[in-house]
Amino acid sequence: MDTAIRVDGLRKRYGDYEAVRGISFEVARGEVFALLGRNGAGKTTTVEVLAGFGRPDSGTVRVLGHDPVADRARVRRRTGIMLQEAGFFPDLTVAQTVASWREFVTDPRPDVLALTGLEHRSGTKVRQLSGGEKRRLDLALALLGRPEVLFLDEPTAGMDPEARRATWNLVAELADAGTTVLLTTHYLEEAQRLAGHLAIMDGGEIVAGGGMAETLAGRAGRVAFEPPDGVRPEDLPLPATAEGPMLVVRAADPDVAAQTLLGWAGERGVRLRGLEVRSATLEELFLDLAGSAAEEAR
Ligand SMILES: Nc1ncnc2c1ncn2[C@@H]1O[C@H](COP(=O)(O)OP(=O)(O)OP(=O)(O)O)[C@@H](O)[C@H]1O
Repeated sequence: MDTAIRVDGLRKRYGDYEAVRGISFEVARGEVFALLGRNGAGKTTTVEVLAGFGRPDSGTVRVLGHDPVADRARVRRRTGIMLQEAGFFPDLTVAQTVASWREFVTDPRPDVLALTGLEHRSGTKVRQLSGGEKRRLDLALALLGRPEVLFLDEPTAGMDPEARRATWNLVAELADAGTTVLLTTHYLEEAQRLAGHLAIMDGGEIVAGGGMAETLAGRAGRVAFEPPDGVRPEDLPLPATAEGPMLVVRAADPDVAAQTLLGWAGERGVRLRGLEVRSATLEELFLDLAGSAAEEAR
C-alpha cells in the first residue's frame, strides 16, 4: 500500500490524563479515512499530533513519510488543515482573508471560494458569516496550497444540509483526484458516504475499524413496515419484532427478506404499508459499540 499517514502505537497525555492510549492505523494515498467516536474519544488529539501541533508521548506518526514535528515545514507545505476552531480576523472580508493566506502559499489555488460556495460572500466581513459559512471559509483556506493530505476535523459541523452535501461532493472529488483525507465527524452518514476505511475510537483506543464495506458486511440490515390489519407477528414468514409503531425484520440480506415478505403479503392480499428496506448502517454499529462500552463501564 502507498501509505500517506502512518500511526503506530500513538499515546498522548494531558497532565495525568491519557487521551490517546496506543492507537495504530494507516491511511493509503488518495483515500478518505474516517476517525469516529463519541465526544472526548481522542480524535482531535490524534489529528493535532498528525498535524504537528503536539509530539507523541510514545509511538510514532508519519505524514507522507515525515515526522510532522521534526519536519514541520516540509509536511506543512503538503498538507491542509481544518481544525474545529479556526482563528480568523473578524474585520477582514472573506476575500481579504483568502488574500492574506495566499501570501504564505506557493502556487495558491485560485478557485477556493468557488469550490466552497463562498464566492457570493467575498465582500462580507468574517464576523458576519454564519457558523456553517465560517467552516466553508476554513475549508477554502485548507485547500489553498493544493494539499496532498487534508485533515478535516468535523468539517461540516453547523452546515445546512445543502452546504453539507456540497462539501461531501467536494471532498469526494478531491479524493478522486488523489488527495488523502483524514476526517473526523459525528455525522455517521457522512463517514459512510465518504470514507473507504474507518476507525472508531473510545476512551483513547480504537475499538473497531477496517474497510467500510467489510466493517458493515455481515451486520444485519432491516426491513420495517406497519403491522398489517389482522396479522399477528407470528403469522409472518420471518421473525419480526415490534419497534414503536413498526414491525421490524432483521436480516443479513434485507432485499431478500423484503421480497419474501412482499411475496407472502401478495398471496394474502395484504398491504405492507410504510415499507422501508435498509442495509446495515454505520450508525447502528456505532450505537451498538457505544452501548457495549457503556455496559463494560458499569
Ligand atoms: N488541552 C487539553 N488539556 C486537558 N485535557 C484535554 C485537552 N484537550 C483534550 N483533553 C481531553 O482529552 C480527551 C480527548 O479529547 P479530544 O478533543 O481528543 O476528543 P474528541 O474525540 O476529539 O472529542 P469531540 O468529539 O468532543 O471533539 C477528552 O477527555 C478531553 O477532555
